[in-house]
Amino acid sequence: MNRITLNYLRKLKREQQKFACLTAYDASFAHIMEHAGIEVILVGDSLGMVIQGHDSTLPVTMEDMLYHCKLVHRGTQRALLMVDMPFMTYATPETALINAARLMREGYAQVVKLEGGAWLTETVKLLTERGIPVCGHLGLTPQSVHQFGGYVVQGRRESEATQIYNDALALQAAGASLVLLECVPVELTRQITHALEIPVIGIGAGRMCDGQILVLYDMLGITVGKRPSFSKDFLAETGEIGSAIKNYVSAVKTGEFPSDAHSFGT
Ligand SMILES: Nc1nc(=O)c2c([nH]1)NC[C@@H]1CN(c3ccc(C(=O)N[C@@H](CCC(=O)O)C(=O)O)cc3)CN21
Ligand SMILES: CC(C)C(=O)C(=O)O
Ligand SMILES: [Mg+2]
Repeated sequence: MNRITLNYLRKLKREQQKFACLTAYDASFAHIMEHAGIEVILVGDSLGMVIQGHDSTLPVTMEDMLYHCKLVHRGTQRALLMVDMPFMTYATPETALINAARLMREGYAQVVKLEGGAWLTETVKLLTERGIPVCGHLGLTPQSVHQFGGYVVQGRRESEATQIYNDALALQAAGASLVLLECVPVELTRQITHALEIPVIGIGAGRMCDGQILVLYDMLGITVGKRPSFSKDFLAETGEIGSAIKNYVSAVKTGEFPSDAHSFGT
């Protein structure tokens, strides 16, 4: 096993070096991005939208995730593989354990990502104790889109920000290996990244986190409909996919991306 490890990401955080992540759903793109220097590949349930054409991530199944995990695993050797647990497959700690184990054993994932805060602590503790590393996803958690009433920034109100901050601490205390923040104000990201020992990955969360992630199709400018404002088309400048991903990696490492234009203030 010569893949990137969670220990390596923690070392990067301690040394204040940024790391770059992208979503992938198939072997070819996964192979290209690994060679362009991407450290973490997420098989995201965003595949329900960008691959399957649904208008949310809710219809995605365990079988879908297992299939795409296998493809991405086959296309890579070095990147750390993270996978989203689909909607309702971690509703209770016991179902989470069974489904997470399948994603590890059949899908070859190294880390599973779950959307939720303090309510997930029992599940995070159970999975971690059984040897399954967990990333907790906070802020705009797309599986709750119907509760939010749309894909809108979270944590702008003081009470919401405090909740997200406390959730992040609770996830770390429960044993989470990573936290991912989506669509939250930059100041909240700064506070959480500073407070946590584990690496924090952001999307639409500003430049103050330890790693950045984007949906591959957004950074290649092939989003159907409106591209999220925090995303950037890196293909436009070069016209070559490998170079576009290399430019993204280097923009993340230098701190050039995301700029204020690709972040949310309070
Ligand atoms: N193509 C794609 N990109 C993504 O980043 C993505 C997916 N699909 N599918 C799953 C979720 C849904 N996500 C989304 C989708 C849209 C916005 C969006 O348009 N947000 C507004 C913010 C509006 C506000 O100010 O509150 C934006 O302007 O970016 C955000 C996250 C993130 N994930
Ligand atoms: C946007 C990222 C963080 C994600 O969860 C996905 O691609 O499903
Ligand atoms: Mg997801």
